[in-house]
Amino acid sequence: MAKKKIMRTDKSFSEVIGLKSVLQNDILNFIFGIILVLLSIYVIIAFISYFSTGQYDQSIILDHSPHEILNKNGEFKNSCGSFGAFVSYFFISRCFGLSAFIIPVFMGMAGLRLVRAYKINLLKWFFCLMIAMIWFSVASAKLLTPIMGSSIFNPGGDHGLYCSQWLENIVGVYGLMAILLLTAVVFLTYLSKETINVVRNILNPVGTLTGRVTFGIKNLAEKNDVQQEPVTTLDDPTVFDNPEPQQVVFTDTNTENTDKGKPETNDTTTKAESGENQKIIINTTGNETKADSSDVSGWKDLSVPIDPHEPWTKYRCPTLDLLKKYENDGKPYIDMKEQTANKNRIVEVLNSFGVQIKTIMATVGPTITLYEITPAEGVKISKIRNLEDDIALSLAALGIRIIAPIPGKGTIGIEVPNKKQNIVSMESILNSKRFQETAMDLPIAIGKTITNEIFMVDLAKLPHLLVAGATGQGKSVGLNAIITSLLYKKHPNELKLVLIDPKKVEFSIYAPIAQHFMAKVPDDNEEPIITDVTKVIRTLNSLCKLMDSRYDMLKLAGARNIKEYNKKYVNHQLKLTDGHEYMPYIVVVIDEFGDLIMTAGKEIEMPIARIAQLARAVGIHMVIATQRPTTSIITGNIKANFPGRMAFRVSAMIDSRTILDRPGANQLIGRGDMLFLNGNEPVRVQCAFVDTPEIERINQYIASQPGPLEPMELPEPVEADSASSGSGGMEMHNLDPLFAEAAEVVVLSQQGSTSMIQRRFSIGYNRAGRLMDQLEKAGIVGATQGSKPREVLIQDKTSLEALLAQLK
Ligand SMILES: Nc1ncnc2c1ncn2[C@@H]1O[C@H](COP(=O)(O)OP(=O)(O)OP(=O)(O)O)[C@@H](O)[C@H]1O
Repeated sequence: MAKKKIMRTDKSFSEVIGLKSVLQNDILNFIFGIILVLLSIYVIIAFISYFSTGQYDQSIILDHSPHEILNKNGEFKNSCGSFGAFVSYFFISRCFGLSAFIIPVFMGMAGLRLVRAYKINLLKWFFCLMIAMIWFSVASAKLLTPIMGSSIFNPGGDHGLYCSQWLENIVGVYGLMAILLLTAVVFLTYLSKETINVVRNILNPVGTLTGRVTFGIKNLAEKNDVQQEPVTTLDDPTVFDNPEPQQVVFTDTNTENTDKGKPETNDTTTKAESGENQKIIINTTGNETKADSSDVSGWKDLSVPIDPHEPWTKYRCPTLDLLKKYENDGKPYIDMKEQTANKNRIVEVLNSFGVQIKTIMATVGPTITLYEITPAEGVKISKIRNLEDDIALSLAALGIRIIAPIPGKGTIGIEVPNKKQNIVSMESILNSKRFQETAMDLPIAIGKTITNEIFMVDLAKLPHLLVAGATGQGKSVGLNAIITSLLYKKHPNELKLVLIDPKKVEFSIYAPIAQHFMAKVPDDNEEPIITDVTKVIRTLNSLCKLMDSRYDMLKLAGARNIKEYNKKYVNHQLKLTDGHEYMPYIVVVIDEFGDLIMTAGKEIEMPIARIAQLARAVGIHMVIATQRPTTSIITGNIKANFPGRMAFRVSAMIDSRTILDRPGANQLIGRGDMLFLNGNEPVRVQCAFVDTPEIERINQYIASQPGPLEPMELPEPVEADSASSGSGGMEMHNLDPLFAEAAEVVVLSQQGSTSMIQRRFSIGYNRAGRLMDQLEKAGIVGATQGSKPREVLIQDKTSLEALLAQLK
């Protein structure tokens, strides 16, 4: 109810009078916009024409009243006829003089805004241009009259003339000049704070000239006396194209003023141009002081979208030099002898089965070569498909896979492993245009296809991924590749990881980035990586709760998904007092969920399935891995909710069927060779290799960057038995210190709303939610009712005091 009330009182004046619905009509706006643009051009032409024709037309205008002025006999000389002559006469001569040109300019802008050709803040422009017009009118009446005295109109129009004379009579000519100067400075300062500097420099010209220092650019590639530091910035992808490190050293006087009060960013890719007014930007990556989260709260400029990276704008994504480069990286090694031998063998084997070939073409990938065969006329593909096993057997090589036919082509593919297998380095994948320029929300660069193309998918679209394969075939490396690609693209405010590792060894390497990139349930245990089964259950339940509360926030914001929600948030369309916060994507990675299902069964399976079913819209995505691809682990429920599948080598065809619903994974060669399925046909991909030292370096780099001081706190999960336990199960020492006060506020106001608690105590949404849960446990408020406030079960303060005493 409270939320509804807030929304109702929010109606703007234009909504109340119904103007908003008219303004929202796109077609009307478009037509009206075009009319305005044309009208503004017409008026400008009329104004210009007035300079030469005004003298003649003015005498006719003065002889007639406005309704008589119809240019029946072509008396008016203005290019825009009698109407143009009259409008020009009125606005230029009678009103604002030369500054009247601002009127059609504004009309044109309004028209372009309505047509939606430009995004213009019309109200702001209206006030600025109006002030400018009045000022220029007065100033030109005073300053230009001596020059344009002979003209038929005063350069400031009647308005300017009247105002300047009136002011001059009161304050004299110097007073008038002072007023004009003062208003100009105030107005320009309002438009740009740079004005202050300009005025300071004008007032102290000597200091300005002596204080200016030169700047220079130092190309570290030429002179290696400074440590090279290529920087991958979040929003400047050009670094990938030009990894040559450049340190730019800028120096100037105006160091103390940063742009619009925002913290200065370290951007080593900024180009140095002229020496005028360039700010100092020094790359101090790695040793910056940690900012304080309270920095954000002061920012109120609604015309500038909120920077989602605030307050950690100095955070830089890991650099490419942290990754290892390999010999022959990205260039497949082609052994012609091997290729010819393979070709001859294939032709021979196929001929022996009575299959004639028209052409054969080889595509050499990093670990596998694809032979694409066009059968001779009359050979049925089904015949080859039936011979699949025999052909594979005759070619007698591990990892042969026959694709008959290659989807979308009338050809047959035979995949044969190369003798020498190249490693696909993570560096070669991340240092690619595909990855660098991707617009994906959660890009995961997995590896290279057989045709040496970078294989990338958007986890946000998948939306969940199941990884399976026998032990030692590259699963853990695959999970690391997924996490690494996300870390190379995402800012800590945009992504949080929940790492679950029952094996206890795989993810411990990520502990250093807990503060920046992890989310955890509140508890005494500081360990950010979850290894214990009970904590896994708690975390998954907590994620379910977070999912529900995110849905509530989306509903309140009128957004359909996290992307829309965050867009609204950065554009100031959400009320912060309603508890809105920028929502990071949450990626849950579970290595070996088979162990978990075996120990906790449904308690694990149910929340996983629930999150998988519903969490896509609220930005929670799961990557779950198992080395036991059996139907008891990968249940129908799990399978149905994990459309993305990554299959590494398995030992039996049945396992391949469990993962991919078809054979294939049993024919892989291991060491990162995999089949990726998302839709119809699986794609064979060589997974990118990222080694432990590389991950350590990346994590150290991230840990040294400015960023959050704590892991993100997930909401306190609802325990299965909490509903029935009532207040009897409450432990007072575990309660939030604000519990008693919050209880009192809720009872006195008879409002069980989380956002009210949040506002009242100026606390975050998570803490307020936790308080509300404790109030529910204590029997003070009822259960959650979607986005409605909860029912308050205690009616007055006396009953509350009795209850609190009982709890103690
Ligand atoms: N993409 C890859 N490129 C090259 N070699 C790889 C790749 N992936 C894995 N390997 C090799 O295979 C070994 C085992 O890989 P990994 O540890 O990822 O297997 P796993 O399936 O996770 O095994 P387990 O289930 O026992 O943890 C690695 O140490 C590495 O030598």
